[in-house]
Amino acid sequence: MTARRATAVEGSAGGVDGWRVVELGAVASTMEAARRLAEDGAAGRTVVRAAEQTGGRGRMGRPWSSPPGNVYMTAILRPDVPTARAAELSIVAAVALADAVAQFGGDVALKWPNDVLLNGGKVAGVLLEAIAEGGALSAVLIGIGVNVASRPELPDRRTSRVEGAGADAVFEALVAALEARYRQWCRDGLAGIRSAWLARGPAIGAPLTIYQGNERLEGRFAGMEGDGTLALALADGSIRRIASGEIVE
Ligand SMILES: O=C(O)CCCC[C@@H]1SC[C@@H]2NC(=O)N[C@@H]21
Repeated sequence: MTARRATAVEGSAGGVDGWRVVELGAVASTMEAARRLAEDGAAGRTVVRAAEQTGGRGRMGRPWSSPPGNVYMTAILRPDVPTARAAELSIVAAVALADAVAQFGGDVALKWPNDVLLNGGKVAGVLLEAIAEGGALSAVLIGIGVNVASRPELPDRRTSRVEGAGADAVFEALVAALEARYRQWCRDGLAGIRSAWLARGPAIGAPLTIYQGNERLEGRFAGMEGDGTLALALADGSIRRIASGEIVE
């Protein structure tokens, strides 16, 4: 894909039925590009892909390094569910991402809620945003970045990249996996996807340190609730349920 500033090329995603792909060159962030499309009425299963981002965003307000050669995409989905269930799509996206990355080899694991680790280093991340209208869920934006051609050197965490494949192949595998897991979720809810997450997640009892805002919590992994929240067993024997937070490596 060549970089084309502000020019959209439309097509289908590697033969995945029902998906519309909007390919962009250099953009600030596919999140904003997708939000504009969603607010203009783009259908669910529209995916915005960029060759590079000049203002890529990660979770917790972090920047997401976005040079050419990696995957940067935001999928627009329009599930017919209450707004409170939108966060489940974070787990759906993580499992789909793990399915896709695993096709290219290596040891794939998940770190709650939606970091994908390849051979112990973070290879991909998910940023989820919801758009509500009149109190009802209108769209969910699932932003995904995957390191393919390069990976950032970070002071506080190990990183990795998918090797032996180009960004196009990874993108196509990702859209196909997202379609499969999204269908499963629409049909069955989170149950089967939660099991798939747990199969790649930490062992029950593994020590975890989590920041919830400025609060540092230490405990042991006690599983995932039916809605995707993390269960952390604290030293006093109580279980703390965590809907959002950041696990420290
Ligand atoms: O911090 C994380 O782990 C989430 C990273 C999400 C990065 C992707 S790249 C495509 C989309 N556009 C962005 O600006 N962010 C997401």
